[in-house]
Amino acid sequence: MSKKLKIGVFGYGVVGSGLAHVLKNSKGLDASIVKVCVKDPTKERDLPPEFVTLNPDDILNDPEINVVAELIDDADDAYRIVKTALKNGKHVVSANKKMLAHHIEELIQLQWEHKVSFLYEASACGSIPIIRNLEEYYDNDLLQSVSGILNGSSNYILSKIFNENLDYGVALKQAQELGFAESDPTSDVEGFDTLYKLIILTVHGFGLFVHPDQVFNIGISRLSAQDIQLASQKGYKIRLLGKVTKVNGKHVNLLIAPKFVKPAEHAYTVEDHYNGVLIQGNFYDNQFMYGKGAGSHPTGSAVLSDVTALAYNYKYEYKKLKYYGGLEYTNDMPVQIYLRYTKKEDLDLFEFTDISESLTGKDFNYVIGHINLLNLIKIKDQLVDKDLFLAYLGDE
Ligand SMILES: NC(=O)C1=CN([C@@H]2O[C@H](COP(=O)(O)OP(=O)(O)OC[C@H]3O[C@@H](n4cnc5c(N)ncnc54)[C@H](OP(=O)(O)O)[C@@H]3O)[C@@H](O)[C@H]2O)C=CC1
Ligand SMILES: N[C@@H](CC=O)C(=O)O
Repeated sequence: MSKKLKIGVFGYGVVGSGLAHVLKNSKGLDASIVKVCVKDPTKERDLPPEFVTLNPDDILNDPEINVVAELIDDADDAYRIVKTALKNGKHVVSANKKMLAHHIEELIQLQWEHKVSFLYEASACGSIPIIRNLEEYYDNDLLQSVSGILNGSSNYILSKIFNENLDYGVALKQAQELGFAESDPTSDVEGFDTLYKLIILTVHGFGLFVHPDQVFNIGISRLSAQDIQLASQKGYKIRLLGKVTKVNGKHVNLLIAPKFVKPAEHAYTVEDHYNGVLIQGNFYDNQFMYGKGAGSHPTGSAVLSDVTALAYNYKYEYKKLKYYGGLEYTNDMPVQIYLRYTKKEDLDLFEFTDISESLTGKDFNYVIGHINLLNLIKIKDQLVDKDLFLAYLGDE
């Protein structure tokens, strides 16, 4: 161990307290939490009062603190905290995928300028070490796609609906109570959380910064009993997936949507709040990483892994950015979708290039066919309030 780490923690909720607990059980590491900054002065905490502050400067301006663990649930505040910490020469670990997805390019630059380390393994897939693996092992251009279940809450909800016939609202409430969901769970169920994580994985896997607005994402909140019944009749489960794919060696595409998943697919086996990431590449084919994707201790352990890495002066090298760049973003991709709709005028928004199956019934209408993602991106904002459900089909 080369360094004594004095940690200032921002946030003492699910993840912040998880870090404190796993750190207590990591005897070999010369690291201690010396200050915790929170927001609400009235909350009771299992911390000595002298450790707690409401003033960010007590951490950001303390020369004794050399590591900032940013573990708060507010992306704008997190951005300001991380920026200041890096500028003040402190190493930073963060779990904040929303903040990263919007500011990662600038923050990478800042860490280089200030010669500090900025690590964020906990921001993608909880306890699964996917970022470190993309950095260290998938460090050449054989990688073709990274896909899978990246959000624990939505997977928990879908598992409970499919396996236990639980009501959507009840399952969502449980995911919140168990500490899996974001403070605003819209991010989980509408696919934004998956989108943010996929953007981070795209930086490390393909060396490309993608803005969230460029990507089509749709979630599971409008799943109906009819969708579940149809999927089950066909032998599928429905899972919320994110996928980044290299296209024709020149482009990269991101898609976040529910998928009809076949029993032979890796995602079919992933239940509850677990995540599963499928890595596909030339010559090595398929590799699958699986583990707890949310929750206090799984996420706290990912943060601890970053803290431990700091003790060894570890930094992400961003090899894909430096040596394998040049890829561009595209949405020009055909995709096969299932669309359940209520009004014909809603169906008319979708420019299907072919239709292989359709039903127009008294209270159940659907179409299965191909569409270009460019069309979905164009109509994305119009879909928000519509009574429809969309899932994609095809290879994993
Ligand atoms: N929950 C999970 O499983 C995972 C969460 N994450 C990410 O980790 C981060 C934290 O999530 P989580 O622990 O679940 O959230 P919680 O809501 O459980 O906790 C948030 C904490 O942040 C504090 N906080 C909010 N704003 C500020 C601020 N401006 N200054 C200081 N403290 C502040 C809150 O203070 P107070 O206690 O006073 O209210 C609270 O302690 C989020 O970015 C989330 O996306 C990542 C992976 C998994
Ligand atoms: N809300 C997130 C928490 C972890 O990133 C999830 O459910 O996956």
